[in-house]
Amino acid sequence: MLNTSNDNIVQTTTKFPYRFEDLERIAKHTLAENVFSYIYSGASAENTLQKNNSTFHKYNMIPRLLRDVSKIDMSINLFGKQLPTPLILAPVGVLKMVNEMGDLAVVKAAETFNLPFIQSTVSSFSIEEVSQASSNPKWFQLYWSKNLDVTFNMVNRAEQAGYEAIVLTIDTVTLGWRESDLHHGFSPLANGYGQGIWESDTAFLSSLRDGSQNAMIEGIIDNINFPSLQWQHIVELKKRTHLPIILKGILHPDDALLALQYGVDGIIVSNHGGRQLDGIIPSINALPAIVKAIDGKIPVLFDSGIRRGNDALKAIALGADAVLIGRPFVYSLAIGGEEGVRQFLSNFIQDFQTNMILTGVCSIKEAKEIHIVRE
Ligand SMILES: Cc1cc2nc3c(=O)[nH]c(=O)nc-3n(C[C@H](O)[C@H](O)[C@H](O)COP(=O)(O)O)c2cc1C
Ligand SMILES: CCCCCCC(=O)C(=O)O
Repeated sequence: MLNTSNDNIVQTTTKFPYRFEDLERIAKHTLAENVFSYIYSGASAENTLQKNNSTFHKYNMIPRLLRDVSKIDMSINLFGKQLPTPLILAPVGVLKMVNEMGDLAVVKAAETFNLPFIQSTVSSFSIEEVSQASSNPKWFQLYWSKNLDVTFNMVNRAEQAGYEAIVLTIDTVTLGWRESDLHHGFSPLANGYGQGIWESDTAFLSSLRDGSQNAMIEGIIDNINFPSLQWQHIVELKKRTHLPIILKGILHPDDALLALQYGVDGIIVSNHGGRQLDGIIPSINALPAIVKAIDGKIPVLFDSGIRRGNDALKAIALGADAVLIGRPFVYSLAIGGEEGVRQFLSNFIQDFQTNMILTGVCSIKEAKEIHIVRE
C-alpha cells in the first residue's frame, strides 16, 4: 500500500518536468525528428489522437468535502494479485530507439513502485532479459503471428519466465495509415530495435529464407500482419496457456460481450493511442458503455490519453479497474533514461494521490463512486 507518507516517493534532486506538455516538448528536442514523430503521431488526420486527450476535459468530477482523507489506499487486486496502485505501463515497442537501455530502464523504474510492466512483442530485448532485470509483475503483449509455432513459442517463453498475463492486442491486425511515418519513410523496425524477442526465437528464425537483418524485419512485419485474426483464435490461445488472457483494443460493448463469451479474463478499452484507426471514438467515451456491459464480471482496463493523475482518476470514476500509461513514460525515457521514468512515475503517483484526497476518496473502490458529469 502506498500512503501519504510513503518511502517510495522519489526525492527530486534535479529539476524534472512535471507537466506532460513539457515532457513532450523536451523529448521533441532530444530525439531525432522521425523517431519523435513515430512516438507522437497518430493515424490519418490524427483526429482521434487529438480527441483522446481533449475529451478528458469534458468529464468533470464533483468532489466530496469534509471526509477523513488522511489515509489513502491506492491498492487494487487484479487477477488475484495485490498491486499498490491501479497504474500499469502500456506495451510500447522498439524502446531502444529512445534510449539504449530501452525496456530494461523502464522495467527497473517501474520496479521502484511495483508497477506491472507489459513487454511488447516488438521489444528491444528478449523476454528472458527483461524478466531478469527486475522483480515487479510482468505481462506479455502478444502480436499474433500467422506462424502458430512462433505465437505459442512466445507465449511459452513468457510463461516460463514467470510473466503473469498475456495481453493480446487485437486492433493491429495491420499497421494503421500513419502519414507521418510514411512521409519520413520511417519503419520502426528498420533500425533493428524491435526484434529482441524474435532474434532468439528458433521457430521464427528457422522460418526465414536467410538470416539477414532485412529478412528478419520482413519476417516480423509479415508475421504480425494478420487480418484473419478472429474470435476462434482466442479459443486456441486459451488451450495453450493458463495465464489470464486480456484483450487490448476493445471499443464496442458488443465486442466486450463477445470477449466475455469467449472466456477472456480481462479487456483493455483502447484505441491504441489513436495510432491505428482515425475517426473513431475517443477511448474515454467508449469506457462507460463497456463498463456497463461487462457489469463487473471481468476487469476493465483503460488506455489512450492518460497524461496525468487527474486523467487516471477520471477513468476510474468512469468504471476502469486500472489504467495504462503510454506516451508520457516514453518521453520521460527519452529525457532522463531510467531515472527520468522513475521521476515521472513518482510524480504521477503523487499527483494521482493528491487528486484522490481532494475528491474526498480514500480507496479505489470509493474512487469508482466519484460523481462525474459530462459537459
Ligand atoms: C511508440 C509507441 C509504440 C507502441 N507499441 C505498442 C506495441 O508494441 N504493442 C501494443 O499493443 N501497443 C503499442 N502501443 C500502444 C500503447 O500500448 C497504448 O495503447 C497507447 O500508447 C495509449 O495511448 P497514449 O500513449 O496516448 O495514452 C504503442 C504506442 C506508442 C506511442
Ligand atoms: C511493423 C511494426 C509494428 C510496430 C508496432 C508497434 C505499435 O504497436 C505501434 O503502435 O507503433
